[in-house]
Amino acid sequence: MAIAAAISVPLTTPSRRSLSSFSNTFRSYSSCFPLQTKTHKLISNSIRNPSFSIISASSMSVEAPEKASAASFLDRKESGFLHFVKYHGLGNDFILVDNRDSMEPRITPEQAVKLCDRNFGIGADGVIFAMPGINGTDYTMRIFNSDGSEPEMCGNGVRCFARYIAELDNLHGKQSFTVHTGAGLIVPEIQEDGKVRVDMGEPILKASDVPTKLPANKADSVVKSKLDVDGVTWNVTCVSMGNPHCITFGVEENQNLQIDELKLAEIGPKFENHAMFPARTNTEFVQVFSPSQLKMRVWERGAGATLACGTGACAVLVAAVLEGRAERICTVDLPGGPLEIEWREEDNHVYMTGPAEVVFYGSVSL
Ligand SMILES: N[C@@H](CCC[C@H](N)C(=O)O)C(=O)O
Repeated sequence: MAIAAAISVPLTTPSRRSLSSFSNTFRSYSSCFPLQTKTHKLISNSIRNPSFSIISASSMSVEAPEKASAASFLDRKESGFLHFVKYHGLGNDFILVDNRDSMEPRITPEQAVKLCDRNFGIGADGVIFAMPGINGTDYTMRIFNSDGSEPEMCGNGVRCFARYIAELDNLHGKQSFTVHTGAGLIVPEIQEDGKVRVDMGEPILKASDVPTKLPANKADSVVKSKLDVDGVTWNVTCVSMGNPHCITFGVEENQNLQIDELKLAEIGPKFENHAMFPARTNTEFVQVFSPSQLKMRVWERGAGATLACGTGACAVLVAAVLEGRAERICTVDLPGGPLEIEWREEDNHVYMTGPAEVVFYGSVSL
């Protein structure tokens, strides 16, 4: 696989012809540059690579960043273009947009859907906007899912957000920010090793606040309750990390789910749109390997099957503790890799630690 350092793509439906020239163009461009996870390296390689040339098709073009650097790219402000950086957290990928001069997202939900499309757009699980802080916070983070809906929070996204802010503001080493989100105050901290540790706040367990219509069975919360999905009875626990999650360790008669065998694309939408979840739901299917080692697959509200979900991993640990299956500090393995999660008894906050990486820098004409 190879990636481009700067891509320009118009945000209109491309013709068959321009699409094929784009894919040819992209292939020839791609062959110049092997995948590197650090885009700084990629840009400097492309600057040094003498075989690199400007290639353009009728309605789409891939352009050479001959004089580009990460910093100069981030400074670009031409009107009519959206400059972005694509990041991922364990394969959960996002288009990050510098929106620090306005509280109005630079693009509409409909445009986000087009940009997130993996065939006709850039390809991503969501678009994240870095906005001015409110209520005394340093920044505000908003996000559109790939279906254009707006969730309250995104765990992998906030780690990418922290790394993006550090890059925009040219910050190095250990850094911490306060971020206003739809889930309230979130505090990411970039560590010396580049990973991001996030104070995700307190989990919400009250059934009506998750929200779920399932009746509360443990204080105000829904723990190991029965949920009928197409005639099959699942045991579920409902947790909100600002956004809603339904966590299951198995069906009524078998609590040892073999998650690799699940037909996620078939079962996922049935949970997402179940009548018991008035705001739809994210769903995590979990296998317990030991009290400190969990493995999950996720079907995300508004994004489908993703390689990782940070809020999901936090919700999974909370559910596992509530069901007596795990300790308060766990490694949660996701298809894209592991996250370290702690639900701390002293402050009732959940802490998540994991990576966030640049994929590439790009521009799209609006
Ligand atoms: N992938 C995210 C969650 C993104 C939001 C979710 N799809 C929702 O609608 O709640 C994460 O890492 O937390």
